[in-house]
Amino acid sequence: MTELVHTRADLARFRSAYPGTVAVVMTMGALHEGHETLLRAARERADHVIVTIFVNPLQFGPTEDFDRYPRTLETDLEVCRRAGADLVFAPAVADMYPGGAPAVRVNPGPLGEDLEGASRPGFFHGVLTVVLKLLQLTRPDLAFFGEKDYQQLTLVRRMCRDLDVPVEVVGVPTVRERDGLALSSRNRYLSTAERAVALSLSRALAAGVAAAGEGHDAAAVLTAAQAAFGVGGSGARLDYLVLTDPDLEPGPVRGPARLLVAAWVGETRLIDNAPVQLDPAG
Ligand SMILES: Nc1ncnc2c1ncn2[C@@H]1O[C@H](COP(=O)(O)OP(=O)(O)OP(=O)(O)O)[C@@H](O)[C@H]1O
Ligand SMILES: CC(C)(CO)[C@@H](O)C(=O)[O-]
Ligand code: BAL
Repeated sequence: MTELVHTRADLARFRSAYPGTVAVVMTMGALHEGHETLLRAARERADHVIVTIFVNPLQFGPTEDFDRYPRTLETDLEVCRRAGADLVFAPAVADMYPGGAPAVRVNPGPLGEDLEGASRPGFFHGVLTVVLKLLQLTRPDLAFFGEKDYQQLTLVRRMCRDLDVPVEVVGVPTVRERDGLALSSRNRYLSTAERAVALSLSRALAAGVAAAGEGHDAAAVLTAAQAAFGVGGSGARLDYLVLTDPDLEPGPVRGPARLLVAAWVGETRLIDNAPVQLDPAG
């Protein structure tokens, strides 16, 4: 049985009645198979699963898609039921931020200004602030996040470590369509033609991974990924395509690495990433 609550008081009532372990899966709704995979992974590890559905105004820039972000609570509940979630917490903005936009926010540090943070100023302040609030409200043993939002996952792990938040953060590999496109709620914005163009991102990652598998060094891996993206000619507008340390630390890259890409397809901004194994001696 999946219960739906909207207020923090009702959430607290259900939460305090749960014996055993609790996992949380935080989402902005418009649930797809990527979310469902997170829910099933949580179900396997914990006695109780809480899903949060909240389109967090704090993480949207003034020209971004907060107003038009898809809100599909009824079908989201079906996904949650199918995946065996115990509780869905879908608060209103006024319940999450009763005092209005918070003056005190989590500072994500230098990594929060890079990559996604460079294109979306304030984004990670907003994300980490709501993630910390939702962790306080749900008090989970485990929190599940998708690798699709790799920088977010990295920063959530770092916040929990740096601020001694007592939760195990679990990363879940990216779920893709058969042709490689990473599932994302924002894929709904794409026209048929744009969806074809959006394959530039996963194509670039696959080319980079293949180049690394052939023993090429970091520079050649990046060149292969850029060529496959079709820089300048794919119809997608590249924001960044970078090969970094798996913890997103600055410095030389060798051994295990991460290839990350962000691009605009029409009005829609998409991100993707993949693990890459480089020669440790390279
Ligand atoms: N394809 C996917 N595979 C695995 N996890 C995913 C996938 N898509 C989203 N998630 C994870 O689900 C959680 C909630 O994400 P969110 O609700 O923002 O969905 P989204 O598809 O990433 O949306 P958007 O398109 O707005 O970025 C995050 O931890 C996110 O990384
Ligand atoms: C973690 C999150 C639910 C915070 O609003 C959001 O950034 C998301 O859906 O990835
Ligand atoms: N999927 C991460 C949340 C965001 O893009 O706003």
